[in-house]
Amino acid sequence: MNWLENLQRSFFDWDAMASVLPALLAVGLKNTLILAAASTVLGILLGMVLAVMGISRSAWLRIPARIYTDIFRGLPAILTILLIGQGFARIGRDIFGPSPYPLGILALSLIAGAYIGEIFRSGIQSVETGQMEACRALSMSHGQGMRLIVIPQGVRRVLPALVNQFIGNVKDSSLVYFLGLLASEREIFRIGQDQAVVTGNLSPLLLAGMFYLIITVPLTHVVNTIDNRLRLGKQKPGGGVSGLVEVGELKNTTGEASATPDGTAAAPAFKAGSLDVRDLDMAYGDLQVLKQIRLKVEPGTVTCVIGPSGSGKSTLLRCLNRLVEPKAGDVLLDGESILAMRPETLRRRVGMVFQHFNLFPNHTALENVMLALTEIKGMATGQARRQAEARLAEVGLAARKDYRPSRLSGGQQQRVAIARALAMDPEVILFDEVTSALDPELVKGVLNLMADLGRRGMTMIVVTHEMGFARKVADQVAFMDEGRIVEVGPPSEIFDRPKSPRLRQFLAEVL
Ligand SMILES: Nc1ncnc2c1ncn2[C@@H]1O[C@H](COP(=O)(O)OP(=O)(O)OP(=O)(O)O)[C@@H](O)[C@H]1O
Repeated sequence: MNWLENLQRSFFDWDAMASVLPALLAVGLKNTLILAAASTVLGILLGMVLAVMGISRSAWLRIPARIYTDIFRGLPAILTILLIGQGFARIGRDIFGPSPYPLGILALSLIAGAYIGEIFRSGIQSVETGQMEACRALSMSHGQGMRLIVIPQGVRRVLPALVNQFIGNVKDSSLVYFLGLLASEREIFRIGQDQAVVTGNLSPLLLAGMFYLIITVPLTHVVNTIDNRLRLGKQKPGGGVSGLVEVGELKNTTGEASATPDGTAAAPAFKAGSLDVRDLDMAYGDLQVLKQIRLKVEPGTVTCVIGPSGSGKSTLLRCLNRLVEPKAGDVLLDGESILAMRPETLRRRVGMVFQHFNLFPNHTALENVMLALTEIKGMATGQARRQAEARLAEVGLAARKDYRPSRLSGGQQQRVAIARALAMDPEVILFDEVTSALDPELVKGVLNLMADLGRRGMTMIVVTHEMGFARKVADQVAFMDEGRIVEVGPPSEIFDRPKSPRLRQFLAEVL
């Protein structure tokens, strides 16, 4: 039993623990938290700068960020702390006084910055490209899209990694004791170790270890909870995404004119612009994707663009709001060349709805619709809210306004995306295969809503594989093949009397 007593004396000497407890609480805990928190905050600031430099298009910013990160991530923490704490001791004394404590914080921050920079960079780069595309389609500049949507999303995604970094800093703070701290500056480890020497056993160190665990273990659980809340947003009791709810809500979208939430006013009329596409060419590198496209779209009409995969339908739409730049030709919006406008101005007038919705996941349905109103149109929050609520009511989603996209069905998400585009009061809306990503039972609801918009006089260009919709709703149908518009005309001609063999073959395949 001798070894058992030995172990007990080494690790569980209660008197030794009791004697070190006050110092651990009053001095060690405070200093460890100061060291870890200060180095995390400074590391976050430095990491933000490094991340922005790291994703910059300029090599002059990217390369220094890379070199910094490689050095400070590659060196052992203790080496950096000693090099900075002792190497700069003289300068440190001049600036901070005799204590090496501030230099310890600086060294920890420089190390943390290198890791946090990489965490932010990968977080920002993990945000889907569709998010920035949606920002641009809502007329935001690149900077606004980064600031309002991409960076916050990236940062939220890396929250657990940042907490891990804080936990790392809590542990690494023990290394600054190598700089010879004053008694009042000792952190948890140093106090435990000093007392272990005095008592001749490891119990004070074991207690110090428990202090570290008390700080670090709950943090991981807290961050998981926060992360779940942020991801799911506010949840109303019984708020499912069932097909029944979907069908019930659709009643609101089938009427000729919808009402605002209080049911007092009819939905506003659309501005209904015209488009005139003139000899448009577009190429991705050497790949000529659009060839001499000509198309006239009258105000308040629905144009459906059909054609085989890869024929250039999406690219044509993206040229119309300059998400991609045409190589030659022009497009007139109400007689004005879109190439002569600022892209942001054009995109206020020409809205777009995407196949994959591209809703902003960490905003509610209402916020998704409001965002561009407040940020781009500069509308006061109250007015933007009322307008956004009216638009959500128009698409049958008034009751879902506080839901985040993850709590909505695909069909509901797509209707929020349509409300978001409508809220900008566009003259034209481009729909890019907006039902292709939906479950079959949800397609009808979205198509009904689009048909409703068409009836109410919105100018719409709809890339679609839904031939029934094109036949029923379109004023004209354009058939594209290999980058050209092969045939254009009213649905009855295109579907019942196709002229070109290529269109006949296409229809035989899809109908
Ligand atoms: N970003 C890009 N870079 C290079 N090539 C591209 C890019 N986007 C599209 N393409 C190419 O341009 C051509 C037209 O693509 P586009 O997406 O416009 O066709 P689509 O008719 O909309 O096809 P689908 O019905 O499959 O969506 C295709 O050959 C495609 O591979």
